[in-house]
Amino acid sequence: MSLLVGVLSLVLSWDRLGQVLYAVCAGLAVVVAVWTVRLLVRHAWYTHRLSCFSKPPVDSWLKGHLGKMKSTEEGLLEVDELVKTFKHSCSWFIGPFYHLVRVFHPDYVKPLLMAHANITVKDELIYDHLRPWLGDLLISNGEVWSRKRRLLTPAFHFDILKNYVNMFNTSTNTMHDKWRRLVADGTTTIEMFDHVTLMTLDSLLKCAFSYNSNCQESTSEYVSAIVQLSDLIIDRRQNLLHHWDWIYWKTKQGKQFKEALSVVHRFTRDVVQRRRALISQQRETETKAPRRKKDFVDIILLSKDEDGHGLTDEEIQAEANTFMFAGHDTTASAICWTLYNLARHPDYQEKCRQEVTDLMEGRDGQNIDWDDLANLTFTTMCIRESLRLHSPVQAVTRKYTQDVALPGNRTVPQGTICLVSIYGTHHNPTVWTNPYDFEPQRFDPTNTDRSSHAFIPFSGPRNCIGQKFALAELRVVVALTLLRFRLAPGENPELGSRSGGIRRLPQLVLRAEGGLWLQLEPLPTPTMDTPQAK
Ligand code: HEM
Repeated sequence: MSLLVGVLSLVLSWDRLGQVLYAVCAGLAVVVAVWTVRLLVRHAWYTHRLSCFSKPPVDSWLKGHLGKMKSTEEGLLEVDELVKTFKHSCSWFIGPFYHLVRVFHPDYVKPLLMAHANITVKDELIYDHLRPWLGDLLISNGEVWSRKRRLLTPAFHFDILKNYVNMFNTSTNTMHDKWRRLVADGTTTIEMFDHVTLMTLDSLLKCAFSYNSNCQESTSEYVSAIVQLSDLIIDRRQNLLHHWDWIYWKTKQGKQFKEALSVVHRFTRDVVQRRRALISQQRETETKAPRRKKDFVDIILLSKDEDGHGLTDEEIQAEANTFMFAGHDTTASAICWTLYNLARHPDYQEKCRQEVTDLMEGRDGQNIDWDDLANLTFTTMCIRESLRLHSPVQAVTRKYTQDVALPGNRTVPQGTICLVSIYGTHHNPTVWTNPYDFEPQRFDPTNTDRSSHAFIPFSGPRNCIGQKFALAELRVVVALTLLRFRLAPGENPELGSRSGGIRRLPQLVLRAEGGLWLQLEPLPTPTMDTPQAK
């Protein structure tokens, strides 16, 4: 800057330089004034259009509800209060910048989640930081999304999912072997998230890429990179300055993110390229390759749209990255909270255990098969109730390119960010009796009088493509765990009774502050000493 001024002063006289600086400052002042007026007019416009929604009191007219957004136990308790007070929806603003409608009642959730894909936009406030890592599936809109979704859907067909059940058994067995070793060495209280996250990554890698990472037993560069990326994304969200790319990429965290990203991208690129080469080699030589069960990469490599076009290698890599991201933490969270809820309710735990024991009676070994899943009725009810009470994903956001009508003559103006609160809907006392209690009977299959959008852990119709996969894995892991271990609530050994009980931690997925600790008591295995999947 000083160099520039020096050069200019050689060329211009001091008088002239003064005039130029004055003109620059005046120009800047006009730009700032126009920007501020535009912002205030926009703020007034949104305030007027959103006046049909109740607005909770704000700390100041400028900051709006900024101070109320907390990713802590207290933040969740405030949502409970909001839901009790406003019952279905309310409006929020964060400074004059963001205007939100928050909804937490099925009648309000439904029109938003059912709106046509052509008018629905995934709000970039939440998803933009994921873009360098993930493909467009989680983020894309309209026709682009519909085409990709059609091409990816076959990877989650029942016939394919059946093959994955064996991988779930194998990965769970590895985790349980580790638990047994820990208990034999005198550790009885275990932090669940660390163990279960590695297990879900292990099984996803087997299902998606037929890749045995052995990540539960030894360090895997790829798995460590995924865990690091997830942590860095949470970190970035919490630091407002890091929201701007040009700042973030210069920070230590930004550089770590890029390094981890290159590990992940190199891995998926290699898998996809090698697999495509293998498939075309088999076609050319018409080799009858030994029959290998198809995995996710095979299926999307072979998938074609109506015009006979498939996905490019880059698109497949991006989708594979999305599956790894969207599938591991969410499922791990669901498994951990289900085990936690069963640990806190020994009667339900025993009922589930009895169901699994009955199922396995007379069998040689302890493998849960695909056909068994439909017979785990009560266990599935407990899993669903846990997904309600401790939903892994707290909320999804959307924007619309047209106004959307809601009940009570309310309208969501186009461009407004809609925060569909899964947590709020699942804890709404006008929808659920005793919403804070764990009551699996709510999900008795004969109970059909619930609104279609009261239970939305996987969001609405533009929903989670992996939900059947997740529910199958949940049932296998929960069933095998109850067969082999008795669970009780535990305490972080470093804090003991000072831990003061569980405090929920809503990050990308719902976790627990300081970890989720459970006591494990191994149960005798009547049929086999070291169970292995078939
Ligand atoms: C209990 C476990 C899971 C929960 C609670 C969950 C929840 C969700 C939710 C709420 C969404 C909607 C996000 C949005 O609309 O903004 C979503 C989308 C998605 N999920 Fe899951 N998920 C789980 C497991 C999985 C698994 C195992 C996979 C893959 C193997 C997966 C892959 C995806 C993908 C690819 C999307 C984007 C779908 C699209 O936009 O078309 N999820 N998930």
